[in-house]
Amino acid sequence: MIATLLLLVALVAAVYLYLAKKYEGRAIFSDPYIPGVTIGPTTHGLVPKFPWGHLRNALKSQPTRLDALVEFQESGQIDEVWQATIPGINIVGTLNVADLEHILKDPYTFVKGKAFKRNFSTLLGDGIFNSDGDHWKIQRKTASNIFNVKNFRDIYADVFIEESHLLTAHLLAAAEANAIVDLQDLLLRSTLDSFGRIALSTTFGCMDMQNASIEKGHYIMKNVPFMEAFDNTNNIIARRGPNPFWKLTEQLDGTAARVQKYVEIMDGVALKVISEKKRNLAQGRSSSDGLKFDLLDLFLQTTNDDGTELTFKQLRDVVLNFIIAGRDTTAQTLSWVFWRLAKHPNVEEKLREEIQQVLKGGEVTYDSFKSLVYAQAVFNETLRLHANVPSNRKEVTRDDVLPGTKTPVKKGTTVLIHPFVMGHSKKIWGDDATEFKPERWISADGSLRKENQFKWPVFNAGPRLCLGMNMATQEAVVFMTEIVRKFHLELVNEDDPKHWGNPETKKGRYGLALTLVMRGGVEFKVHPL
Ligand code: HEM
Repeated sequence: MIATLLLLVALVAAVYLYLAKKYEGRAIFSDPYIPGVTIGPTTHGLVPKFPWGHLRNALKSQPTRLDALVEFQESGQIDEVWQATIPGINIVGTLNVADLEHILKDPYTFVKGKAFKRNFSTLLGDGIFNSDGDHWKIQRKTASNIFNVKNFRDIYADVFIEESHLLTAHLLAAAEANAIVDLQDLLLRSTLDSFGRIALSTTFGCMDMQNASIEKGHYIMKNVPFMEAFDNTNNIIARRGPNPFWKLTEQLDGTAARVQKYVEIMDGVALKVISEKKRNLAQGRSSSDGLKFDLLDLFLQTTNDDGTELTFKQLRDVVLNFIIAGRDTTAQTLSWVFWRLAKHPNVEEKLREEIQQVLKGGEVTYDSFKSLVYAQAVFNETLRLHANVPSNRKEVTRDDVLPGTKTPVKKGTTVLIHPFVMGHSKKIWGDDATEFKPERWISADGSLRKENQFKWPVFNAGPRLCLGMNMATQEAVVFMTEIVRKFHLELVNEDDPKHWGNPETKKGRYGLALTLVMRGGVEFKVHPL
């Protein structure tokens, strides 16, 4: 037994030495630390010398990770650029605008990479969020065809208005029952239904009025198994980032079996949507809501390089990637908007005045949307402080230098970018960086100020800029308008520990997910106006 163990150790050491020689200079085999670049985030300023590097810190700080990074930056514990290691991964994090521009403009040197793909493949498969190179390019090109002015003007605006009316009907029902409502839950359902109609010509029926009931003073919606499976998987995946041993730990604690069950539920729904679409097409029926081609139609017409049709797995990946893009981001950002409005009554009042002045009781149209400047400013400012993709990682494919901070990065290094931390940076946004001030988005002539995308990378930037940026803004403004003109929402139960990563320090209002979900939702009492 001992002899076998020794033999195994010797074998592993020999393979390590062979690989270290062969791939000398690769980030994983060279001294992980770059001279002159701050090491952090650390506990008590100690440089982690153990083989597990920052692993313990990274795992421990997960529930309040973003607040911690903001504080580290404020207190000078980390600089604009900093480095860290966890076993097998050398990390360089940068908050520098010029570095970010360099990284995001070159999606061939700074790719999603193998680790990202491995961690996220359960949910994203080979979809657009999880792809590099030609595979990414073809998906982007195909999908971009639905984001055109005609669709925005003729179809999307109406879908968003109808869905926002359904949402406000639920709010009214909650108000009449004097019940507390979790707005984030309603919004996640609503954006799923809207996106289903727009992109897949299907309805998930999440917002049907008969799904609602009152339980112990709360307005509760019936569980939708797809949503539950999707959200739980998302939460599990988000924990994988700093844990290189997640495959093993998920097997040991039973998570892997749960994930398997969730994947079956999601695949079942994707199969239903895809089969329904194929049946409709075979019978010559076009997409609903007057769309010539929805997203799924476009991918059904696309072929692989060898001329074969996309497989079920490929189409399933399209469906799930776009649901995460189209549902979570917008619903969660809108939840943060209403959390902010409840804390800043003067902003809420100003917004209500603009809505009244511009729309005079009418609906938001494609054209009037542009005149709702303050509403867009509120949305942008919310994203600045609550970047919905708070952090992102890239793998470096060749030795390079980040030009803003002159930091050398070796092939194989993981580069981290942090739109959330950048949004809180005084160096980037001035002394009032942490204050919620939509006015900073309004120019002297009253128009909406355009911001440098690399300074405000909440929609990413460069060739992989978010495809749904305009759609999200339009949808959000419609929902904000409908809710704000009809209701005042009073924030309640904020002291409940379920809302905080650390209830004692009131840090970590966000949960663990790929996007900035509000931990435990966001609860309101609804007051009709
Ligand atoms: C507040 C709302 C939204 C925010 C903050 C947001 C943000 C982002 C960010 C940061 C990325 C880059 C992600 C990465 O590379 O890992 C991204 C990519 C993307 N977004 Fe959005 N997004 C929003 C809404 C939407 C909507 C409504 C859609 C509609 C389908 C959408 C579609 C996409 C797509 C397709 C990509 C991939 C682009 C590519 O890799 O080429 N997004 N988004």
